Amino acid sequence: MDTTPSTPNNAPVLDTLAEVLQQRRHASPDDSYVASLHYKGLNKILEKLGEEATETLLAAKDAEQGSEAARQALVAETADLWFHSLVMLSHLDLDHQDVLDELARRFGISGHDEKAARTP
Ligand SMILES: N=c1c2ncn([C@@H]3O[C@H](COP(=O)(O)OP(=O)(O)OP(=O)(O)O)[C@@H](O)[C@H]3O)c2ncn1[C@@H]1O[C@H](COP(=O)(O)O)[C@@H](O)[C@H]1O
Repeated sequence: MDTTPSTPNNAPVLDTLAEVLQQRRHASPDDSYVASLHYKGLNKILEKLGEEATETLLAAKDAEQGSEAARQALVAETADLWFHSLVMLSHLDLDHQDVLDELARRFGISGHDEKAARTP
């Protein structure tokens, strides 16, 4: 049985989330966590992003021990990290597609070769 949550017209999750973030940006901060982050501003968003990054690192170390609960906790913390990254991008009028386009541009280029080719 497929337990993957569905999205409207089966759109990719990130596409749907980007639309939600855009809609919720202008909601009431009292009703919307997304709007509350935008209202508090970039420094607050970056503070949360840093928190989530740290929580993800800690969860990854726990997951190294291999328990299913720790692995699920890592997935949840990574979702928090991705979510807050997308809110940060949205606050600066960028979105996930900008990042996906950059990752696509890197196909076929070794990370070692890309770094070696950088001009100082
Ligand atoms: N994907 C998310 C999402 N992921 C995480 N969060 C919130 O991010 C906050 C994280 O704060 P905390 O660090 O205190 O929570 P935590 O890290 O789990 O707890 P600690 O480990 O720090 O104690 C929590 O309130 C989470 O609910 C999210 N809030 C919203 N979304 C999406 O955005 C949509 C709009 O949300 P609203 O703007 O609130 O309507 C939602 O329907 C979701 O689709």
